[in-house]
Amino acid sequence: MTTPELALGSPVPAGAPRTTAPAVAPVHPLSEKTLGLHGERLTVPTYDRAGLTPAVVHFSVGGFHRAHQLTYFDDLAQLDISAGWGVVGVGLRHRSMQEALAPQDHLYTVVERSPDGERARVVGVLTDYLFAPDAPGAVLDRLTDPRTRMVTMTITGAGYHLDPHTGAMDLSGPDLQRDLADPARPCTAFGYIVEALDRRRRAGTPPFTVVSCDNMHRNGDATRAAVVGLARQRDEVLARWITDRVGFPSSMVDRITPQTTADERAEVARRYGVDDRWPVITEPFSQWFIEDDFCNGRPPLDAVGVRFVPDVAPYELMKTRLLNAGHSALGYLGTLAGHVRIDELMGEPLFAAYAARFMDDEVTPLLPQPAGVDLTDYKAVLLQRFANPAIADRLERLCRRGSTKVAHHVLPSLRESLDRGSRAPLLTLAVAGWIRYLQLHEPAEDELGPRLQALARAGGTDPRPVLAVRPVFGNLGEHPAFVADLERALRDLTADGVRATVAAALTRPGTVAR
Ligand SMILES: NC(=O)c1ccc[n+]([C@@H]2O[C@H](COP(=O)([O-])OP(=O)(O)OC[C@H]3O[C@@H](n4cnc5c(N)ncnc54)[C@H](O)[C@@H]3O)[C@@H](O)[C@H]2O)c1
Ligand SMILES: O=P(O)(O)OC[C@@H](O)[C@@H](O)[C@H](O)[C@H](O)CO
Repeated sequence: MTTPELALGSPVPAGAPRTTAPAVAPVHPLSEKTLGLHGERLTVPTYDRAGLTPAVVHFSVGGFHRAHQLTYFDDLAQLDISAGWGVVGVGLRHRSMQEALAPQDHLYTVVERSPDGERARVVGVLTDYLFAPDAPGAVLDRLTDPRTRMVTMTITGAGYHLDPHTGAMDLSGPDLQRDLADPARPCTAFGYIVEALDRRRRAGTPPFTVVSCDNMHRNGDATRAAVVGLARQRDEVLARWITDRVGFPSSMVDRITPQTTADERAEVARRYGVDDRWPVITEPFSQWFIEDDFCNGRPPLDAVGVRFVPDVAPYELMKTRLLNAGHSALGYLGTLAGHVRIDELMGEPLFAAYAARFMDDEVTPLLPQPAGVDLTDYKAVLLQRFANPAIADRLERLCRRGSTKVAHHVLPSLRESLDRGSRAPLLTLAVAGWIRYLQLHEPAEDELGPRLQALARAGGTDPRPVLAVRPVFGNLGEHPAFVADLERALRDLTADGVRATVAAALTRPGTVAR
């Protein structure tokens, strides 16, 4: 079977690691029954899967959730210090993950790849998967079960419908309106959470903790704003109960996880003898920082490397402003340069220098110091992670949902620089790169994309029409020095091409006040 996402995947590009080992024969399908057969080549769960308590419900099981949160819960189950934290996945939009995982008893393979080699494991902590549109009642039953103590989500930054400038949620969209009109058949994660919390409140069941694992500034506060905002439309008493009783810890999550391609799936079968319908390829690096604000018990994730901290903001700012903003900048400029993968791009000294200077000169001076982290080391490792050829991360993944990611990760640094009276030529160039990209390429998974593209094309080398889109840019268009710098960068990109423009921007002195 081929999932739609796998079918869309492109062939493994040149430079990605190839199987050197001879083909493994025979190749066995992955399932509870065949686990014993896979133990020789892969690490497999040795704990009693049937004994896991379904204590966590996760909304939107994509590649990242499977590479990140589920591997931590799997490590926990493996440690045998707590069998209390099994995970049930819920899909909201596509049936494909259910179709892939159900026939293999919700087992799947994670392959960690670095330039030095790779290792693979089968993850067993996902005990069930529900596709919500088929079974809204079953999802609500699971959420209202007193054993459910924690809800996590990776619904993408765009799934929160937040104005990046005011933090307010836009409740006017059709899905949230349907959640309000028919609360027993919700469409969104927030609709499910609000309805389940209401049922728990009425039944006298304690609430669960809600942990966002999306890349957003203060994602716990954003989630609280969304849940309480939606609840308030229904019932002020419910909204108050949620405010008083529910924990919404913010988290910082990090593990670069590309989308699996069909060729990678075949390679996993060849190399490990496991026929997995949807394996995950990721990097060895992984981090998870969570604020210590749990309202219904805290999983002992600190035993497997998770850091519980009083305030996640310094870690999250470090990660989103360096890594995610860097990804966006490199995604657009690298695509304009004709590259397909970020490791290829980082192999060009010009772009490696751009990435380093972007971080050192313009972003780092704005960051708070996260306790226990050496920012110099962090950035050095980050540049190596970007350059990892073994995960073959494609620039098109970094370019999607631009209006959410540029607004959340790039523009805040730019605005802070301008507020300090500084110019930021490399951040400005990232924005110019996005506008030029919109003129030449189709925006993906971006509600505002078509409108921005039309304005970018109409404006040509004048960025003012695009800057007028206030939900993305706020009042940046009213900053004359920034507009002039952006116009020059856009003109240079158009006339001279991306390499000459990057080279010229690198000669301008860093001007951020420290
Ligand atoms: N991939 C990574 O490297 C990575 C790392 C850190 C954090 N994240 C976070 O995880 C999110 C998901 O990444 P992924 O790599 O798993 O992507 P993915 O494409 O593999 O999966 C995304 C999942 O979210 C669902 N989804 C998309 N839009 C939605 C919406 N508006 N509401 C509800 N569900 C929605 C999709 O149906 C899919 O199940 C990212 O947007 C990011 O916030 C990803
Ligand atoms: O997943 P997105 O679309 O929000 O962003 C793309 C990448 O920047 C992101 O997935 C990173 O790989 C990730 O945040 C690394 O931890």
